[in-house]
Amino acid sequence: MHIDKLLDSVKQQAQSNINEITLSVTSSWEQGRTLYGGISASLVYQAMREAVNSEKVMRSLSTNFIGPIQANSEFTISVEVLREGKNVTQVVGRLVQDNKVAVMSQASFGIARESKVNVPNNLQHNMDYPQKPKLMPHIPKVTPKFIGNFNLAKNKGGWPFTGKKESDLHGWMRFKEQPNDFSDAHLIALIDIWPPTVLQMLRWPTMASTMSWNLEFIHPHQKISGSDWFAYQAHTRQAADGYAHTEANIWDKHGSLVAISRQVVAVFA
Ligand SMILES: CCCCCCCCCCCCCCCC(=O)SCCNC(=O)CCNC(=O)[C@H](O)C(C)(C)COP(=O)(O)OP(=O)(O)OC[C@H]1O[C@@H](n2cnc3c(N)ncnc32)[C@H](O)[C@@H]1OP(=O)(O)O
Repeated sequence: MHIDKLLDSVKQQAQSNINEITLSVTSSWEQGRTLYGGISASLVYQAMREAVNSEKVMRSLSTNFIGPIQANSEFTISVEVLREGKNVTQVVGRLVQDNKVAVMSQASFGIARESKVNVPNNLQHNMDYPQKPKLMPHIPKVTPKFIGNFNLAKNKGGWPFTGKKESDLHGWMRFKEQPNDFSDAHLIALIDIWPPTVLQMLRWPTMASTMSWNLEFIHPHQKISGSDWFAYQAHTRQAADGYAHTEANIWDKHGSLVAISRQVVAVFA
């Protein structure tokens, strides 16, 4: 099931003034007992996006993954605009399946204003754009299905369960089947695709789930094509007690920083 089909359904239902958007996602997006977090966050975001004037763009998105979402089973997404100011609109989105809240997101959408403050981003990634990418291997019964929707090419760090000592992960990512019109919803779905940084330190397959995700988008975004690669560099700040705290920077193909991401991941090992 291509992401565009899901996003289009959210848009159509929101534009028909349906308050509770109803969807179901096929198992091609499964991650163990739940759905890939990038797809559920992206769908909730899209529903929130439809409730806000398009001049305001998403500047921050905080998502809590509260409980598992079953594939091939209906869920609803509802949105509440908490406050609409001249510049900023604050929105919450909630995904519910079987009367249980599975995802809660809160987003701030802000308009671009004239400003005397201008601090450019000088952080660069120094990775060559992938010409002959070394893609993540597919290992039956180990590689979750959702990864099949993307291409991942690693530059630094290890693949999951390879017993590495390091806990940083760098590389390039893109959609395998390119979206028609690349939007911020696609970028959200893409950024979560890397396995949690600490899984490379383990020797055996184990469960891990993102618990919470704070994402900031740096605007303006340049025109993005659906086949573009994005650079990703993630760093583990700390991990103990079964939780890892990680942060990542994401650049577009022109080397512009487009997002800053921070996650808390529950690791069951
Ligand atoms: C060489 C190349 C190799 C390539 C190889 C590639 C491998 C590549 C790995 C990628 C790994 C991606 C990781 C993506 C990151 C998200 O995208 S995850 C999706 C988004 N997150 C979610 O949906 C989480 C929703 N929230 C929750 O499920 C719960 O709140 C939390 C976060 C798991 C909290 O845990 P809790 O309170 O302990 O929850 P509870 O319901 O009591 O369940 C705990 C049990 O669930 C299990 N569990 C946790 N997550 C899962 C899961 N997804 N599925 C099944 N069981 C799970 C735990 O292991 C634990 O098992 P037991 O100890 O009972 O045996």
